Amino acid sequence: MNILDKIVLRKKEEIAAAKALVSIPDLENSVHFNRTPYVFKEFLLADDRTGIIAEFKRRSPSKGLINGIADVAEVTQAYNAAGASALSVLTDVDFFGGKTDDILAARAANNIPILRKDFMIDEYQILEAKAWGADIILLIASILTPQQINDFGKFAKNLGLNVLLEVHNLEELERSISPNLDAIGVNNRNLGDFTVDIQTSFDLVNKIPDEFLKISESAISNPQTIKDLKAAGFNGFLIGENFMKTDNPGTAIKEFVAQI
Ligand SMILES: O=P(O)(O)OC[C@@H](O)[C@@H](O)c1c[nH]c2ccccc12
Repeated sequence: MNILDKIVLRKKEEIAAAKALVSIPDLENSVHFNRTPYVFKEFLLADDRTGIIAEFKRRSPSKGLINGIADVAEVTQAYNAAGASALSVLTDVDFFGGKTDDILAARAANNIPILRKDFMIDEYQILEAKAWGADIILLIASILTPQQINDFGKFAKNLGLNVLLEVHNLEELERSISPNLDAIGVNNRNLGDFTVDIQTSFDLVNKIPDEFLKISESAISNPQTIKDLKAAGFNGFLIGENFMKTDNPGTAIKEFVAQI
């Protein structure tokens, strides 16, 4: 079994446990549930923002522990101040060290869009995202059928959420396109074996229909890469480890942004 299969298997247990603890009406009655989410596109294309989607990630299956001490409110606020267009917050517990409260803490500290970064396989998780104050959900093509992508996309759009579809190759892209998406992200990391190659983004960018925002995800550590990706047609750049692995992710993003 590859790591992605393990994550999805464990995710099913995590969701069952969450459902037993918090009912759907409870989610619907939470403070953030009726707030109108920020529009991802407005922040991604804003002149005074960088297009960077800055991620808060404590650990990952590929790298192990990345940062065990960073504070989510402090770091996301610094990301925002440095000009991030959006924040990405990992909520997977077992493989990425996330906590439910991380989105709540990031929400309380920031007024820019927040992506709930997780392995979404159930509508319940989309309701959680809304209840916690997230604005964007991620749908990963490699773990979902085209029907699920269409249905989850529609469900999220009906809640006013923005939808980011993640693909890793042309076949996933072609089979997964749906009108219920706002943005398409090319993951430079293969989630099956963790190999990374930025070239994946350059190979796929022109295959993404222009009605979608185009995001390059993972393994970005060089400001020059942002310039190259922009020139190739990307609107957004998802960066986690490059900032999180430092003692001060807020300083790291500031220095990075000064060079793009
Ligand atoms: O830390 P990086 O290499 O900058 O990557 C960030 C982000 O793209 C990565 O965390 C990611 C992309 N897609 C995912 C899906 C699930 C979990 C994590 C991810």
